[in-house]
Amino acid sequence: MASSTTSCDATGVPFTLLGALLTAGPAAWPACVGGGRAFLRDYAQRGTNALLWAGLLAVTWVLLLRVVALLRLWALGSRIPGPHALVADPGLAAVLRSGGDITAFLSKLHNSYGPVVRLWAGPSQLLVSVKDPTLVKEVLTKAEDKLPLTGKTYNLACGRLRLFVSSFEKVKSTRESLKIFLNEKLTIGVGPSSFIAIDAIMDRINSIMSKDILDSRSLSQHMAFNIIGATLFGDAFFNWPDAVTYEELLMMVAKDGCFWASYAVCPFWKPSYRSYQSLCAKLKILTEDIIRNSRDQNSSLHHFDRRSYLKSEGMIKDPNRGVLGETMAGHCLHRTAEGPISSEEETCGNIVGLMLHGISASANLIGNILARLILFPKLQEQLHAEIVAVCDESSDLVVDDVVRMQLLLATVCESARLLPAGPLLQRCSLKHDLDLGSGITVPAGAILVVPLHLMHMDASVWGSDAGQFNPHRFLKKDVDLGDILSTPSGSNGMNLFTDSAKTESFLPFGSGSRACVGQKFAILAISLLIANLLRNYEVQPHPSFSKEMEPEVGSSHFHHLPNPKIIPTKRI
Ligand code: HEM
Repeated sequence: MASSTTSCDATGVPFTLLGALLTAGPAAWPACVGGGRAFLRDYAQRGTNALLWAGLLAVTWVLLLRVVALLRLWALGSRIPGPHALVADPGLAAVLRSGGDITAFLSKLHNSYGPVVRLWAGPSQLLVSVKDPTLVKEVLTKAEDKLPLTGKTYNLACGRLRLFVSSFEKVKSTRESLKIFLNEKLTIGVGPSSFIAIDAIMDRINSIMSKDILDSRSLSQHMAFNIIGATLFGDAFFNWPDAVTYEELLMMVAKDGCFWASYAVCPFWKPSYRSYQSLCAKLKILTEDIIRNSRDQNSSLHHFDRRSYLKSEGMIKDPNRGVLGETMAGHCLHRTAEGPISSEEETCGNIVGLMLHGISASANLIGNILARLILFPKLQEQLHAEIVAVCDESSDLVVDDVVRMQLLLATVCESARLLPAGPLLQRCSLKHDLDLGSGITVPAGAILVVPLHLMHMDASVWGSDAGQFNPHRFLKKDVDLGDILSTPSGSNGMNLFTDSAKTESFLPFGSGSRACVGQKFAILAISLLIANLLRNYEVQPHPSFSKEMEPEVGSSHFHHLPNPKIIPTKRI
């Protein structure tokens, strides 16, 4: 402990602040030349030195930790089979740069190195591709985080949000709220299930079906936009004058950001980055506007913000409770500021994220289904017959009807199997190493990918016709399509098959802890919409249509079918 004698230097100024305080100040230091001023100068000097040393030690410590982590990454990574690469794999870099076919690239590597392959995406970026169904299940269950880059890209377009971000801890409660919200939208589990907005959506679609020729991509995008918009914003969405501009903006942002497929955003110094940012800013303004409109009409968003959160936390038990109850409960909770109720900014970010992801993924699936319908006119007729058989002529279609339309559900599932929304599922374990059952340890921070196309086309699982479109494979005895509806809201995957290899290899919506929250909703709402469409229209190909329609790989590693022109004919 410093005392007034031991804590003085040659000039008699106490060395430490404690020393100074323990004495009665300058008056008590007869030997101290200059008194308080000299003390303060000396004290500041010593304090600065101490701070600099502490800073240096902290930086060295952080750098040391990084070096140790890097050495660990290299040591553990090099034990996983894969091609030799000094700094980064040139093959992978070329595919990423050119937006080439990453599935074909990974397929070659899996053929050479087995079901788990390691690649160096950069000196500190290890990419591990896993293809074996059992290992994939393990990866998707154990690796709960998404890549930090994914979160950053969503942040850029959406601002602050609590969905799609890297850390599982941060998204957990919002995922649960969203599941409940989406189930309520289809009123699943409450009397006869129905998608309340379907009539209004059909009115909008009818208006574009009256054209002579339609572009299949814009039709599917429009259908997806209306499903997700009606779901999130309720009635306000249909009276909103800016809906057309909003749809255009969303599609531009989704395209520029290369969402879902490559998560690549161009560097900030490029003009295209600035135009991307200005599009995002306009998108935000419009989103805030529709959120305000929706709240004013006391519709959907209010429920997503408050009621679903409360239910997910077990605070509202009765799904039929009135609006007043919800509002009061929400109000009380808001006042006590408990729980992660979204801020305005976060709500807006979540909504933009959901619109971007929900529309791109749903439009992709609807587009694939439409393309199959015009490729296989016989299937279209069978589907129409099924729709007519299930519901009587006068009544509206409800979700319960769709569940009885097994061929329709099988067509939706088979379309999703052949062309999933993106080429890869991406995961990461930020904090812990992953020990896979096969004795392989994937170090924390490595990028884990599951090549969806390879899994969905694996002949050893799906048979020799794995590459063919055959909805009947979903109508066999070992498949229970009813599981789509019965999947409990907390569940993270669908168990359609009794054969576990097929269950683990059918991943259009992912699986495990970060599986798509909208999977049940998307399948049922899209099926309902297609059923309504086929009930009223026959869709035929334009004469320019070629039957040799092979999937193409887009600029962002997307596999999609070419965009056929459609001629809709109203059924009598
Ligand atoms: C056909 C339509 C859709 C497809 C094919 C699809 C596919 C996917 C896939 C593959 C994932 C990643 C899963 C994983 O990593 O395991 C995902 C995540 C997600 N999806 Fe979808 N999705 C669709 C529609 C929707 C809709 C309509 C919503 C909600 C309105 C939605 C909400 C989400 C959310 C919130 C996540 C992120 C979950 C998380 O990060 O924890 N999706 N989706």
